[in-house]
Amino acid sequence: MSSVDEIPQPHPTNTNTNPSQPRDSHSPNHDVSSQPINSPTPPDSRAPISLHDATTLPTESNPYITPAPVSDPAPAKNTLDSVKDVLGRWGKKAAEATKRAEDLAGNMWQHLKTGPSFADAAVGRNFRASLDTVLHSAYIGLGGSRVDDNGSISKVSSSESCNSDDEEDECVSIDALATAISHVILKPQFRALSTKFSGTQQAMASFDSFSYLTQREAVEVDESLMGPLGFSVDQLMELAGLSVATSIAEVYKPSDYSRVLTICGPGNNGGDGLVAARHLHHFGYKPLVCYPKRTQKPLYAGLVTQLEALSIPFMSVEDLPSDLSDDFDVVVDAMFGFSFHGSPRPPFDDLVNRLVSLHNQISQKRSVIISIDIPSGWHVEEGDVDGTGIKPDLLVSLTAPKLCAKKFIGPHHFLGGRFVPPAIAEKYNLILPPYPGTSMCVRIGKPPQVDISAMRENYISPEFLEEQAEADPINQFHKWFGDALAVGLKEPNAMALSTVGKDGKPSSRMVLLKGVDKNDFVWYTNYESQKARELSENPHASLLFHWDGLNRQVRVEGYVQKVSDEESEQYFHSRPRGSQIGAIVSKQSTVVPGRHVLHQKYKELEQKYADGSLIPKPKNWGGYRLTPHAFEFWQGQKSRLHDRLRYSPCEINEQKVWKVERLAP
Ligand SMILES: NC(=O)C1=CN([C@@H]2O[C@H](COP(=O)(O)OP(=O)(O)OC[C@H]3O[C@@H](n4cnc5c(N)ncnc54)[C@H](OP(=O)(O)O)[C@@H]3O)[C@@H](O)[C@H]2O)[C@@H](O)CC1
Ligand SMILES: [K+]
Repeated sequence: MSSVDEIPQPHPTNTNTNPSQPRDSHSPNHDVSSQPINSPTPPDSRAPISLHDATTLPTESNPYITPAPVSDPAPAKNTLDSVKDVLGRWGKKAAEATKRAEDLAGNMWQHLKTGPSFADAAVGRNFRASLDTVLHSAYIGLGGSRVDDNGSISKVSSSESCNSDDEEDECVSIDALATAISHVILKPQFRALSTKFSGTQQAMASFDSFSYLTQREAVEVDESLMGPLGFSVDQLMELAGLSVATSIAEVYKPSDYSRVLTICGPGNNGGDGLVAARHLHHFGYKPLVCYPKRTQKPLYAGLVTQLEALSIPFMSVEDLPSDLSDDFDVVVDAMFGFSFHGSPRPPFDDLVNRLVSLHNQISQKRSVIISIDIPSGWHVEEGDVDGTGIKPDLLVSLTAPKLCAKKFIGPHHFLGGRFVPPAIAEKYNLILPPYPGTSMCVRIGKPPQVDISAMRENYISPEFLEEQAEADPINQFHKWFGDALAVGLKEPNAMALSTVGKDGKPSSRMVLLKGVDKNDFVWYTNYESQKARELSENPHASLLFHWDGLNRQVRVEGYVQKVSDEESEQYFHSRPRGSQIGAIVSKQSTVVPGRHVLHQKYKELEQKYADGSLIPKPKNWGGYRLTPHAFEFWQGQKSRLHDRLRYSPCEINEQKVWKVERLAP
């Protein structure tokens, strides 16, 4: 990504710059530019497309969130004192370093308060790197010392300190110092922050840990929510059950895990299970409910009626199969939540044992276990004390994780209950991760370990046959581009541009297609960038569009030329002023000493052109057009038998036509 145009930015998919033209996602002319397109394809000739993958939820895996086992944070004052003490003792250099750390923290803080939430996570990471750098110098200044999480600092031996051969040890110490100082500098402000600055918390999660509630706190939070904060139990249960269902759907797709047994207990945890079963039904699962100790309260009776109205079967404990894995892909443990105490009484003792025994099955595919809020039978604070309890594959903590969740070592830990108001977060010093987008759940903990070699999709797509292919590949491109728009794919005009300079070494980057003009593919960039240099040395390039949601990709290969200066001029001035200034600021592909340099220049130019005057297009900025000489349309199919139709030019009766050939996948 090297120019402003090349950075995928959130913007409407409709890039039509003609305001008089209505937005119509089904129109083939509603495409990559306002420029005329040859032979638009009538909408009704469009091949049917599979919509099944087009609305996949954003991934919740969050590399910034690390559920490091939490030691109870040291009181900030003690930590501060220890750090100050040591820094005082070891002199000016360290003090300077700390000042820089504070400045950094201040900048970071400012940014976090104002920045967009998702970018903040990355900023948090950079911040951590910068802080580490500062602390590294502090460390050197200190002559080597260790600071543990509680802020106590000890000197390391001279052989250990500042020894470049001893990177690991050094890193540990720097890391500890960073943690201690970040506790001191950032935590108070962070704590005061309400949950609405969710990006802040996401960034902080990288060097702090989540809050865990004791049993008493969990009950208190419950009482506050349903007392002064005005929630009803029905509401919270509905949101909790929905969070559980969405968490399950994030990990276990109904195509592979449709048969769900929900075992519900006598309290609200059981109620969450009843709600989750209903939502799972609507998500395409086939739930069955075991609810042995029903309560007659209207809330629960209503939930049962709702399930019965959906023909969701109920089964007694006695009728459950002896081996749950025979009949169920998923077992939802909704027996007990945070009010559990003692040992499970019948019939739940038997049910808990059945779930425990699932883990002893090694020979066949066993049911996966999803526990709501607390793995039933676990001590709410101590966890699975003797190690003989349920070992859920997925734990969905509600509101905030309870202390026992620290002992959870399964692959998937989610948080649900997107309803915590700031008053609760502040009162209980809750540090919670942000929920992405509109999601009801968020993964907490490390993303699951995956075997990359085992990652594959079995694509299901409609057939793409030669007789369906347009004679002109440009029309075929527009047809598929229209499909990508129709299903709402984000930035279908993003394409990988590959170039090769005279050294013969290829390079690729994503750029945004800005139009298909007279059959040429047009984009804009900086004429002094790496790609521009390579294109000046070798004008052959390849474009690759990847429309994941449709299991499709399109390769376009051809010869590249610059567009006319007038065209570049016209397009340049159609861009947002910020992008225009950005193009002047960025001497693309050259080394810059830091982001601040770009910001500084940007600010200066912003002021210069604050009066709205014309921002001149830089001479080194303009467009390219690729005239295609080959296309390949690829569509994923079952068992790797993908469709590949290649278009190559040939002459028939002195007329240039495109030959369509199927390639082996
Ligand atoms: N923000 C929130 O707070 C939200 C909370 N929500 C949900 O509520 C859950 C807490 O619900 P809860 O308080 O109703 O208690 P829960 O744990 O379901 O079970 C209590 C029942 O179990 C029984 N029982 C206890 N021990 C037992 C034993 N050893 N063996 C057998 N039975 C035993 C006990 O009977 P008792 O012992 O009192 O006679 C009582 O009938 C919470 O974890 C979350 O899932 C969400 O819905 C919304 C947001
Ligand atoms: K449970």
